[in-house]
Amino acid sequence: METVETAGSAPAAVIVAIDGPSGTGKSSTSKAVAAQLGLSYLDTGAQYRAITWWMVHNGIELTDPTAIAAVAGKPEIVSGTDPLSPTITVDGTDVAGPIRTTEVTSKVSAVSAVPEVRARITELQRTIAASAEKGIVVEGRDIGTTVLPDADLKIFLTASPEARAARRSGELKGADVAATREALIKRDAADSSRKTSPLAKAGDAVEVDTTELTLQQVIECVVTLVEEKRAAK
Ligand SMILES: Nc1ncnc2c1ncn2[C@@H]1O[C@H](COP(=O)(O)OP(=O)(O)O)[C@@H](O)[C@H]1O
Ligand SMILES: Nc1ccn([C@@H]2O[C@H](COP(=O)(O)OP(=O)(O)O)[C@@H](O)[C@H]2O)c(=O)n1
Repeated sequence: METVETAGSAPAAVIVAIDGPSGTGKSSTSKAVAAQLGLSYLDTGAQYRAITWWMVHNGIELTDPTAIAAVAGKPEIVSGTDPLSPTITVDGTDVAGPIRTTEVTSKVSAVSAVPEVRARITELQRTIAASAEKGIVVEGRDIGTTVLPDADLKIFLTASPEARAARRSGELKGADVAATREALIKRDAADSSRKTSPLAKAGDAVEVDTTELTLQQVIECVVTLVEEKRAAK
């Protein structure tokens, strides 16, 4: 009887969900893991930031969820999923820089709490994940719980508020650590307490506390977990 040749065949697509609060290392870990394993990469926070940027740019009243909901379907958001050079555009404009301002950061939780915004962005995320041939690492707040509940691997990253604030203020050169810590805690509270798909650990997610780990250690840990899942597929 002939044996089926499997050696050298393409591995099945693998879907990895990485969630957690701000500054736990989601973006850096996800990009590195995806690059190392030849997978696509999606930063869902960038999508919520992009729709928030569009609302600010168009003078939408962000204290009014009805006003936000009414225009949630208008901007066209496109994410490039190469982990070595991820991109994000709104109606064709590159917004990679403008979405990182303190103004957008302070307003994104109000916009991302609106159910019409979440429905629109969630649909987009599922379409992108489904079209990733080799698989994808998707990072955010509700990927394991809501967006991709059937993901092959779910990781929930945590770290102490002190470590997260130190990391973030290191990025925003000259930013005050105490003020950064307060802003992070405020955003986490808003993201965790909203009614529609709040920031939460999925029951079947592997929790990794990164407080005492180097970024390289976290990457190695996640790569090992993905390889185990791939081998079992
Ligand atoms: N384990 C770690 N140890 C030290 N610094 C880290 C670690 N993980 C990430 N960082 C750094 O912390 C900052 C925030 O990381 P990032 O990946 O953007 O977090 P998140 O996407 O969860 O907000 C980046 O400057 C990153 O290089
Ligand atoms: N899956 C996601 C990802 C982000 N978000 C929202 O988008 C904001 C920005 O996410 P981000 O990942 O860019 O934030 P940082 O951790 O990089 O600071 C979060 O504070 C949430 O309000 C969300 O609601 N759901």
